[in-house]
Parts: sequence; C-alpha cells; structure tokens
Amino acid sequence: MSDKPVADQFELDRPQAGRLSPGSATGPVDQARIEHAVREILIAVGEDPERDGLADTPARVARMYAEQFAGLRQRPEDVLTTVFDSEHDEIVLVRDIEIYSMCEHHLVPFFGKAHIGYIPNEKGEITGLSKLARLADVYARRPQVQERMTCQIADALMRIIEPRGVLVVLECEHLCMSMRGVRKPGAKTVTSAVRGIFRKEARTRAEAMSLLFGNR
Ligand SMILES: Nc1nc2c(ncn2[C@@H]2O[C@H](COP(=O)(O)OP(=O)(O)OP(=O)(O)O)[C@@H](O)[C@H]2O)c(=O)[nH]1
Ligand SMILES: [Zn+2]
Repeated sequence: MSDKPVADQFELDRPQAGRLSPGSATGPVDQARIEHAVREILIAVGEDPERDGLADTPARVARMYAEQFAGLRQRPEDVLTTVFDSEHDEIVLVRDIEIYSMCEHHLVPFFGKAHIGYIPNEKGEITGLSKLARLADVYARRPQVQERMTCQIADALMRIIEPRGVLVVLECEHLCMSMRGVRKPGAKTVTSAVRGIFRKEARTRAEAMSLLFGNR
C-alpha cells in the first residue's frame, strides 16, 4: 500500500464532506458508497466479506443508515404541519417518547426518552401530539450529541408554532459509555432546554418538572 491516506488510495472523492449543515443534505443517501465503506471495514477488521453470513451485510447496513440518518434530509417544518386553534392556555406535555439516535463520536446508538412540553400562545394555537414525536425523530435521525438535539427540538418548536414557552428533557443511555470505553451500563444522561416563559418563570418551570418527574 502507498503512503497516501486510505480514502485517496481507494479514490473516494468527498464532494460534500464538511460543507453541509445538518438538515440541508440533498439527494438520496449514497448507498453504494456506504456499501463500499462497510466492505472495507469488514476487510480491515480481518473478516471475509464474501462469506455467507456477510455477503449481504454491506447492503443491509446501507439501508439501515439511510433509515437512521433520514433526519438529515428533513426539516422540522416538514413534520410540524398541523396547527389547531384551541382555548387551551396551559401546559401541553408529551412524555416518554422513545428515541433512538446515533452518537456522532462513535457512531453507536444512544437511546431513551424525550419529554416535550409547551404552553400555547395567546391565540391558543396547538399542534398535533404525534407531531411532537415526529419532531424528535427529525433530530434523532442524524449523527448527534444529546445536548444539541435537546436544543434543536426546543428551538424548532419555538420558531414554528410560536408558543409562550417550550421545555424539552431528554434522558438517554449512550452505548459508547455502556458497551465500550468507560463501560458504565445504565448511566443516564439528562439534558434540558427551556425557552420563553419556562425560562422566565420558575413556578411554571417547576410545574412542568413536577408533571415530568413528580410521580415516578
Ligand atoms: N457531551 C456529550 N458527550 C458525548 C455524547 N455522546 C458521547 N459523548 C462523549 O464523547 C466523548 C468522546 O471522547 P474522546 O476522548 O474523543 O473519545 P474516546 O477516546 O472514545 O473516549 P471514551 O469514550 O472515554 O473512551 C466521550 O467522553 C463520550 O462519552 C453526547 O451526546 N454529549
Ligand atoms: Zn459516543
């Protein structure tokens, strides 16, 4: 092998690398490229990519990544589509939304629960409850760190449905901390992002937190 970097030896051009902001990817996922890369990884770790059990693995992994990273091709506006009028001017909170994301440092999953709450604006505008779960998935299905994902969900909800306030709490286990490295299975990372009235009023924030954690 030559002294050139591995990517150059295999003549992989990198037309997009480093130039995309998350959510701005265009065109379909390049599955052929993923397949090529997975085959290379199998060879590199000392496996035979032609053997029976592995022959279809690169294509399977490519399909899996296309699904798991679909959020790179979605905008929050695509899923926060319904806004209803209501008389409601108190907290709306959907808790225990299951999420699966991928740690951007190790490309292994982190997973857990998202809790998303808001207080509607003066016009009483609310959105469909399922849309909050869809919003979480837009940001979960990207290479992520938990803190950024928490803020992205909160900021998108604030911007698009313009509520009086938003509160987002994520509780996740990171496989990069459980199965390898420091090996602490069961450790939960809790992150929160509060916006608007939840940030300004301690009482309102406390009410939401007791809805979330009060009866556990
Ligand atoms: N803040 C934050 N850190 C994360 C997240 N996911 C993974 N990490 C951490 O990212 C860090 C990467 O550290 P490095 O020292 O570059 O990588 P490493 O040598 O594999 O580190 P170890 O995991 O400690 O073995 C680790 O401490 C991970 O626990 C996340 O969502 N948020
Ligand atoms: Zn990690």
